[in-house]
Amino acid sequence: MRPGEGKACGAPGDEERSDSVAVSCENVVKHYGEVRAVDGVSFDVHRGEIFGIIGPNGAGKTTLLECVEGLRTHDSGSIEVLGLDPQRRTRLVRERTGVQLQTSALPQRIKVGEALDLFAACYERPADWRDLLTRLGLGNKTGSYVEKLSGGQRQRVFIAFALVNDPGLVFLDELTTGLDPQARLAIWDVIRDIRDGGTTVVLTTHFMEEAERLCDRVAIVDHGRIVALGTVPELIASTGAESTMSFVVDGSPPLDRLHALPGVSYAEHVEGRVIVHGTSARFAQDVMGVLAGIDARVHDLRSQQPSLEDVFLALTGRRMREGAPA
Ligand SMILES: Nc1ncnc2c1ncn2[C@@H]1O[C@H](COP(=O)(O)OP(=O)(O)OP(=O)(O)O)[C@@H](O)[C@H]1O
Repeated sequence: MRPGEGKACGAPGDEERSDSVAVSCENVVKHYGEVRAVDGVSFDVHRGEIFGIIGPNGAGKTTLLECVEGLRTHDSGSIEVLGLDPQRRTRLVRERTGVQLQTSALPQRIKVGEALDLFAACYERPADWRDLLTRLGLGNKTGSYVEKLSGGQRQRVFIAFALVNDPGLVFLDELTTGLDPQARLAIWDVIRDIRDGGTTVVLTTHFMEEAERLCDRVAIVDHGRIVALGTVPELIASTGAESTMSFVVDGSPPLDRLHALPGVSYAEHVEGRVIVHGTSARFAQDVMGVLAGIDARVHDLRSQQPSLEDVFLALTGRRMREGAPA
């Protein structure tokens, strides 16, 4: 909950844009003393998408998100959230958006239902939180103490808090950090459901796989700046990074036919494996087409696609994860 926040209501003169933009940032700057945490950032989030903000530790993701949420005051530039200025219309923005902070805590001895009652009371038009809990797979946890829940269940409770005002836009900061892979997969399904229900999602994450599998578009942030923005396939294609397919063939490797494919840069036969490198969108399909047309048996087929990690490396010369070799 946001302490001290009263109920908000629409005021005459609210100039909501009914267009397709949920968040608009123009040249946003935020300093902490000498540290330029957000350094002239511009981007739009489209309504109905899952928009990911990714980058290494200290890149400025949380600061940017908190400025957009209206929790921090930016030094310069402009921000619009659902057509509203989050600094001037803070209460209205909070009424219409949901926020899950990177670190959240609740009193130890509070039950899930009690906490949701408390959160719901802060809003003019709260959602039916029992229905919300059922949608999040927590329908039978109303009477459970929050401290007794698993990490994944607790994260879903925090998502419920962020959705209890039935927002058009929800902000999720490092939602799946600390969760095991299975719990993370379950949360991804929840986030897709939220998007499919019409709510725009803006999230930050350290996990490249999370951004790749979940986000409709991604902004890569480094040293307070957006260094790339687009869909994951667009970002990967922009680096020209190659995909690789390799396999073992019992018989003569079809190197000439593979070389003749338009998207193949080269194919080689190394220590019993055929390795094919290429960039086209149809690369895998085309290679499979050649393999389907030969008589020899093909086995141990492997495919390696470039990732967002490769995009970051190509753009900055560094790995996104600290300490990882470049
Ligand atoms: N309250 C603060 N006071 C002073 N400096 C801060 C404060 N919060 C963040 N910073 C600094 O601002 C920069 C951006 O930090 P921020 O937390 O926004 O990055 P981040 O990308 O969210 O990092 P992480 O992924 O580790 O959460 C860092 O250099 C950080 O040390």
